[in-house]
Amino acid sequence: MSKKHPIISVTGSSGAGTSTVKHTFDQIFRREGVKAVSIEGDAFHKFNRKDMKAELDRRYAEGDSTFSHFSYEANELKELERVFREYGETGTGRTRHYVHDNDEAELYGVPPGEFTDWAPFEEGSDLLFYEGLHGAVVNDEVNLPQHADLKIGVVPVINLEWIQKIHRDKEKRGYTTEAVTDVILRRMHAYVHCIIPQFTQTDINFQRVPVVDTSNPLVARWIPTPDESLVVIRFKNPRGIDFSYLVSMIQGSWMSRANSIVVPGSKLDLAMQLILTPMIERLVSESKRA
Ligand SMILES: Nc1ncnc2c1ncn2[C@@H]1O[C@H](COP(=O)(O)OP(=O)(O)OP(=O)(O)O)[C@@H](O)[C@H]1O
Ligand SMILES: O=C(CO)[C@H](O)[C@H](O)COP(=O)(O)O
Repeated sequence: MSKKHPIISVTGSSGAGTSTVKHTFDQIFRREGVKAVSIEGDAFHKFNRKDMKAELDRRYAEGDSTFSHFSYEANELKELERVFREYGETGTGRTRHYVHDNDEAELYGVPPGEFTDWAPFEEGSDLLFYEGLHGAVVNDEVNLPQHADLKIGVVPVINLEWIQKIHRDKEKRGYTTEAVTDVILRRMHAYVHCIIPQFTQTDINFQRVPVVDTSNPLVARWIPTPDESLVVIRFKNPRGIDFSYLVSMIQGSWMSRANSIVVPGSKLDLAMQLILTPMIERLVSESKRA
């Protein structure tokens, strides 16, 4: 935690919607005049696509079928922690990009499956924003949540998460349903051991729940729309959260537990703005006074 140089960490599995949630944060930053520098979690993969395939094949030949991009060892989590620490202490740091597809290749000038070079953050930022797979990992080697001042989990129920991943990977990254299904299966061990424990570390979880039948996510023809879903928003520490204000402002919302509110899927953006804007304002104003 750093009063002077705050860090916001948004964590979710692949396809959960963390990049989508980043747009809402970007809107809040723009409206509130907050200068944020951003990190994508995939920038901290250990291997480029070719070397990852070789590592997977090597481990598979040795009988290890649990290794995947979700595994701690497939990522530079110590380097990520070093960047979090450095930013918290000095407001400086560095990142790079993992290029997934042709659009990103054009943007960054590096072929798909490769990394760009490391580059320093722009100077004079108000906060650091992380979005990726491992923003709240606690294991024998790292403790990432201790550095972050606001930790958000983006966690659709699993069938919906798979539908979102399959559709995104097919449309944007050129994979087949079968290839994505294989990846989901290969990642299941690390999903349980490395991804989901993080959602007990996060301050607020946003869980999208479809209200249409998703019982066979592998054949879903489209992603359930906002109107076909609800979002459960759970606060780790509900003290200080003005639930009656939220329920009165967000039409169709209700409290399902003492620390949880349910909102219509179409109100997710509004709910995030109402909940997160004052939190971000507080982080930035306290950092200016520190
Ligand atoms: N609230 C939402 N309503 C409808 N569709 C959504 C929502 N959130 C995400 N999606 C869709 O789900 C897919 C995956 O979302 P996104 O790219 O944000 O995931 P991600 O968590 O960033 O994945 P990765 O970490 O693998 O890049 C996208 O097609 C996106 O449009
Ligand atoms: O989005 C992801 C993880 O968050 C990707 O699955 C990961 O970055 C690897 O990408 P690819 O298999 O396309 O090389």
